[in-house]
Amino acid sequence: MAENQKTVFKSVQELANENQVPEKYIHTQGSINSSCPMLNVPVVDLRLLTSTARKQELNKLQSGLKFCGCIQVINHGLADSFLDKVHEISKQFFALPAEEKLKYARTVDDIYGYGNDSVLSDKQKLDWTDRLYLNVFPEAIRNLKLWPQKPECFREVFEEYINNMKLLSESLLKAMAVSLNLEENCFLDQCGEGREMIARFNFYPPCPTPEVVLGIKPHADASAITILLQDKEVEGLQVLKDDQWFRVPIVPYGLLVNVGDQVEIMSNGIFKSPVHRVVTNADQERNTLAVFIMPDVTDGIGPVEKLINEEMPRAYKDVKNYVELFFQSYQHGKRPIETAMICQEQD
Ligand SMILES: O=C(O)CCC(=O)C(=O)O
Ligand SMILES: [Fe+2]
Repeated sequence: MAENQKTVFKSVQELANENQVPEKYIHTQGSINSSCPMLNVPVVDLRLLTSTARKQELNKLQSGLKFCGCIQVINHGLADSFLDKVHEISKQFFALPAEEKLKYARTVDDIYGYGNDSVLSDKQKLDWTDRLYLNVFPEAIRNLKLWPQKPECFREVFEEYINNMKLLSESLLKAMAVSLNLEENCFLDQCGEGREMIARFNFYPPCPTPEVVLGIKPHADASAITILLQDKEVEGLQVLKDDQWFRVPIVPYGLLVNVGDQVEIMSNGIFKSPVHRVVTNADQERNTLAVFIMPDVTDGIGPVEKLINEEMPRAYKDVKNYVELFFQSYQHGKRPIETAMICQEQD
């Protein structure tokens, strides 16, 4: 039974090969603009955080996260040649025969494993993407049955990558707190010892009708923060700012860091969790790898006391299991963070 449940889906890759775009992938409200203006995403040099230019770099980080909810980081400690290997294992995995990939297929009612967009609501349009979604930290929650054994170096390269992401996410959460003159551990402590890290390999095949199909529909991440390794050559990510879509530039070997809803809440709204989407294109595939840092659900999170004052009253409630809230609001077509906003509730 479990085996049957695993093999029923049709991958986007198969649809692309057959030149088919089923109706549930088609957005009917207007054409999707893939040539909107470029967003000026600040580039933060992490090496400078340990130099005399620290203050200036922290200011850049802070203003970027206020201005557009994301920054690009460079000199993050991962060698270019290593990031090339990460891109390679992703490309090689999705290029395997379907039969091999299906060994790691998600079940119909689960998000983890290899598969297509999960259906959470009847009205939902589907994303033009195949994914490999893996639980990575704490180690105890890993389901190694879903970790590919092909290409052969997959696990070794991936493990090195996520170990680096763990360290990087800690330094980033600290730098974010310090940039707001807070004690450096205050975001990290709220995320808790049991915080989780989830990785998602996104594979976007070329799409025959990119003007009406999205790689990922508009959303904000439910994480504390997300670290994204973008495709080196193919653009696709867009961020909504002041009700307008902007393209996110590619910074070769840089990593894009974006605020998730839970850091928006912890920072009492100073840092904004950006709504973003992915557009498709007709001739090139695109590969990205997102790593989500998810706070421990047992303690819950809320705005840091030091950021609540007369000028900036508490804007969000404390929340416990934000991810559950996330899925509930999705069903109702609302932005999940609205459920945590205090002013919204009193309207
Ligand atoms: O692939 C991208 O550029 C963005 C992916 C994303 O937004 C996500 O995985 O949540
Ligand atoms: Fe996202």
